[in-house]
Amino acid sequence: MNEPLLMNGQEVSKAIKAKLEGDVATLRNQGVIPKLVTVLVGDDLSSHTYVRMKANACERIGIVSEQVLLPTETSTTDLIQTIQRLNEDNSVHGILLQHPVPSHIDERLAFDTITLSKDVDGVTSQGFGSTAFQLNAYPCCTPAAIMKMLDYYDIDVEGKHAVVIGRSPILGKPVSMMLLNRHATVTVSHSKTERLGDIVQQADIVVAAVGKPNFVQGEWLKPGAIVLDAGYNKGNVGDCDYETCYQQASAITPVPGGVGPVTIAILLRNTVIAAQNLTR
Ligand SMILES: Nc1nc(=O)c2c([nH]1)NC[C@@H]1CN(c3ccc(C(=O)N[C@@H](CCC(=O)O)C(=O)O)cc3)C=[N+]21
Repeated sequence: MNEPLLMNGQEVSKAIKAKLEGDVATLRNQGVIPKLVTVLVGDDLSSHTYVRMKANACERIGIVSEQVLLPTETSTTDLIQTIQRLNEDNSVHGILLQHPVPSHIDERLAFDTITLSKDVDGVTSQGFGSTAFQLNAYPCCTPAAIMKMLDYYDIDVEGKHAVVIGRSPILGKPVSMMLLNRHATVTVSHSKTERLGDIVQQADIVVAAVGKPNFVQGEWLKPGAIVLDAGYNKGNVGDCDYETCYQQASAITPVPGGVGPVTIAILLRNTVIAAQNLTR
């Protein structure tokens, strides 16, 4: 097997961010400072790391970011009040509620409290529905990053069999809709799926979004499959067993340096567009 194409997330991320610099400058000249607020409930260490990375990325490009850190025992009502306050704050253009929230909180209700015009993370039911029907909404960041990666490397999914592993509200489900909209044949698999290896064997494109480190085995892959690893596990390992998948794939995203950096670039882009739209 030839060496696979390495899809370089840093490079794709840079290309997206380069286009944003002018937009941020224009907004600032108009007296508008784009602002993203991230809301994080609880003290999960890696969640804090991701939120900090998002804040740093904002800062580097001239987006103001604020972090709202709430204690683990925050109630759904309190979280909703926090989000409502951000909805009404005219200085805020984007709101991101970090997933997952502690299990006693109604995450769907909390997501759906975010006003559509500030849903730069595409997590609301309306945002999802709009994505599915190709209406105007901010796309969910990691799914959009996966599609961006495919576009950047000129990978056409039309007619291809895409197997998505995972069905989370911010990854598996929305990316399945996006692939379907590009005329892929989409199989969505999940923790209850039987004979997953047999299903993955039939995939031209594999999107791994399960949250299990090194889960997808190279031997499951059809030779020449395209592998997008959207996993983010402790220790910076993806959902794919990289060494063995690398042997089989024709194109693959590494972790780190793959889908992750592009996710953040999409978040920045969505926030800049939200600032433009809200101040028009
Ligand atoms: N509402 C919501 N929206 C999200 O978009 C969201 C979320 N919740 N919850 C958590 C996950 C995780 N996530 C990552 C984004 C970038 C990297 C990333 O850039 N990682 C670097 C490495 C990180 C490092 O160096 O530590 C890389 O892959 O190269 C990772 C993880 C967004 N998430």
